[in-house]
Amino acid sequence: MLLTIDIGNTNLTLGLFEGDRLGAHWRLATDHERMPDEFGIQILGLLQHGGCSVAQLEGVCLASVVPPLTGRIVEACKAYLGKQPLVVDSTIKTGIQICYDNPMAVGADRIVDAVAVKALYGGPACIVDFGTATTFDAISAEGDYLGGAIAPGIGIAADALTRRTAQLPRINLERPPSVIGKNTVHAMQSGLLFGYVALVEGMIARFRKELGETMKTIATGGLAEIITRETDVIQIVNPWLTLEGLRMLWEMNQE
Ligand SMILES: Nc1ncnc2c1ncn2[C@@H]1O[C@H](COP(=O)(O)OP(=O)(O)O)[C@@H](O)[C@H]1O
Ligand SMILES: CC(C)(COP(=O)(O)O)[C@@H](O)C(=O)NCCC(=O)O
Ligand SMILES: [K+]
Repeated sequence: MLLTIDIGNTNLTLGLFEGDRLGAHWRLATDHERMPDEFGIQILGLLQHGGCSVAQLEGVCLASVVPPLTGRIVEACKAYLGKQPLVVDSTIKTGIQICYDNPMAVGADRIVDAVAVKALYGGPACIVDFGTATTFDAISAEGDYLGGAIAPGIGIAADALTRRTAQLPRINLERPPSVIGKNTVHAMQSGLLFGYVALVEGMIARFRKELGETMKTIATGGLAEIITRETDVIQIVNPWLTLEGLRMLWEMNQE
C-alpha cells in the first residue's frame, strides 16, 4: 500500500492507496507546533485504523506548501515507517511542463493537481482548489501547467471580515435564505458564499477566454462542495484530486 500526504496550510490530508484505488483517507489540522515524534505516532495510528501494517507499506509520497513542516514529516516517516518519502518538487518526474517564471516557485499542491487532471480528464482545463487560498490553475490542451491565479480563501476572507470590524461576529459558512440578508449573519453568509460563487464564475469565464470553449472545469479542496453546489460552471468535483496526483507521481518516479 502507498501512503500519500498533502500538507496544506489548514489541513493535512492523508490517503492510503491499494493499487490505484484510494481506500482510507483522513483530514487533520495543520499544527505548526507538532514535532516529528508526534507526527510519527499519529501517522502510525492512522495506518492501523486503515488496516495497513508498516510491513505492508510500499512507500510514502508527499507534497507540502508549508516548508517548516516538510522536514518534520519526512523525519517522522523515516523513524516510524522506515520509509524515505518521495517529496514533490519541480525536480522530480511529472510528465508535464511547468510554464511559470520560476518553476520551483509553484506550490507543490498545484503541480500535483495538474498531474492528476492531465491523466484523469485531459486539457485544456481549469482547476479550482478551495483550500486556505482559492487557487485557479490553467492546464493546456497538451496537459502542461500554464500558471493561474491565487485569491484569498473563503476562511481567510471570513476571518478578516470578523477581525477587522467591531460589530461583525464569527459565522458558519452556510447558505443564507436569500441573497438579500435581513440580519448580520445572513448578510455575511450571502457576501461570502454568493460572493465566492461570483468570483469563481467570473474567473472561469476569463480562463475560458484564454483556454478556449473546450476547457473543462474541475474543483477540489475542503470547501469545494459548498461552493460548487451553487453554480453550474464547475463540471467535475474531485475532493481527493491531490491524493490521486500523489499516487500517480509515485508511480512515475519508481524506475
Ligand atoms: N468536512 C468539512 N466540512 C467543512 N469544512 C471543511 C471540511 N473539510 C475541510 N473543510 C474546510 O476546508 C478548508 C481546508 O481545505 P483544504 O483543501 O484542506 O486546505 P489546505 O490544503 O489549504 O490545507 C478549511 O477551511 C476547512 O475548514
Ligand atoms: C497558493 C498556496 C498558498 C495554496 O495553498 P493551500 O491553500 O493549498 O494551503 C500554495 O500553493 C503556495 O504556497 N504556493 C506557492 C506560490 C505559487 O504557487 O505561486
Ligand atoms: K491544497
